[in-house]
Amino acid sequence: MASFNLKTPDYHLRTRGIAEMITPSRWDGPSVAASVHAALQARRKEGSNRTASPVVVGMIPFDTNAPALLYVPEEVEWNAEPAALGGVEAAALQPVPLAVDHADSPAYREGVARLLEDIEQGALEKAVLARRVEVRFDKPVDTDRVYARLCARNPSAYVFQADVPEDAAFGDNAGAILLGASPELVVGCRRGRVSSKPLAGSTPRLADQAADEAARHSLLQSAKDQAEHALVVQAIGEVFHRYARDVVVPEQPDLVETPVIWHLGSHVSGVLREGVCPLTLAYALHPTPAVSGWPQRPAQEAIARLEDFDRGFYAGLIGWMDADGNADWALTLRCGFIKGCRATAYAGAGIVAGSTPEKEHAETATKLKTFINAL
Ligand SMILES: C=C(O[C@@H]1C=C(C(=O)O)C=C[C@H]1O)C(=O)O
Repeated sequence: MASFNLKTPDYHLRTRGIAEMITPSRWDGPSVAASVHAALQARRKEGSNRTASPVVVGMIPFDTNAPALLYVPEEVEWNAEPAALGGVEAAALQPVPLAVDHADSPAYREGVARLLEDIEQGALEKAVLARRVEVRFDKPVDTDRVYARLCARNPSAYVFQADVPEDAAFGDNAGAILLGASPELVVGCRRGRVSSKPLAGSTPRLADQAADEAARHSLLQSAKDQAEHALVVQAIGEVFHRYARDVVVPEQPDLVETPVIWHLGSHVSGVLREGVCPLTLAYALHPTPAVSGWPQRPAQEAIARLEDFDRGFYAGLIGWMDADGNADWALTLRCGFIKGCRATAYAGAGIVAGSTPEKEHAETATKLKTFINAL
């Protein structure tokens, strides 16, 4: 039975089973929003004696033209105060890693160098280049335990565990379980109030407290990171203005911390215009330049040219929407797919003028830790 779990600082959503798949005639924002809306309204009519609003959960891939996995689940459980998940640190019978492939990636450094040439020549301003690392174990990975560890270690994140059905439409992700702890919300909506918290511009955290403080300070002062961040916020602000009113775009970013990395983050907010569905806004924003680049088209072409894999649901969206138009859609970052004895982790970094292959490789290694250390 397909399961979907999402734990945030405010709630824990767990669903089981698939009552109805969302199958729009086209994979674009308006068609998806219309199909989701129709399914939710039909469920609402059917279940008028229930108090909770019907919900659609799922994942939208990096490439929005590819099929999303969206469905009305059979069973839904909301917990306002997420209970602690047991058995996190028990060591017995843990699978043992046999091999780690591509932990160091000369091809990634090479890709960054090529992108820097394109940027220098003015072909684009930014592209987010990702890489993947594979870990093979001697026995199947206990994914519930990985989820419990991700939850315990990332209390401020959007932590997820979701089954991808065995269906050719989902490519390499078919039959896998997606797990991760994302720091980044693309669309949150409560009673029409929408917000987004894009992150861009990052530096690894350091074990020594004074050094970590210095790293945090220099991220705030870094012209390169501020420019990379500003470009993302500007693009998101423009989309917000099209779909929302009373839009607030901060002039300066805040610092966002995860256990392994510092990010620059900005809280963009507004009120959805009459009749606009949060999923329409999500499709209009996604993929933001935080995971693709800028301008959008040359950035996506560079990603397709330089990455030797299909992102699938990595750098996509994961979340839910209910019949009242409330929703949360977070980026599927700091994540990986588990299939039996094999785990594949993904991480990317924004390449802009001033980036270096060595530093960006190190940044992806830091980001990979969130998932890999939970295995
Ligand atoms: C692409 C990833 O992260 C994105 C890239 C960031 C950056 O380059 O500074 C920061 C946060 C994310 O928007 C990832 O974690 O895989």
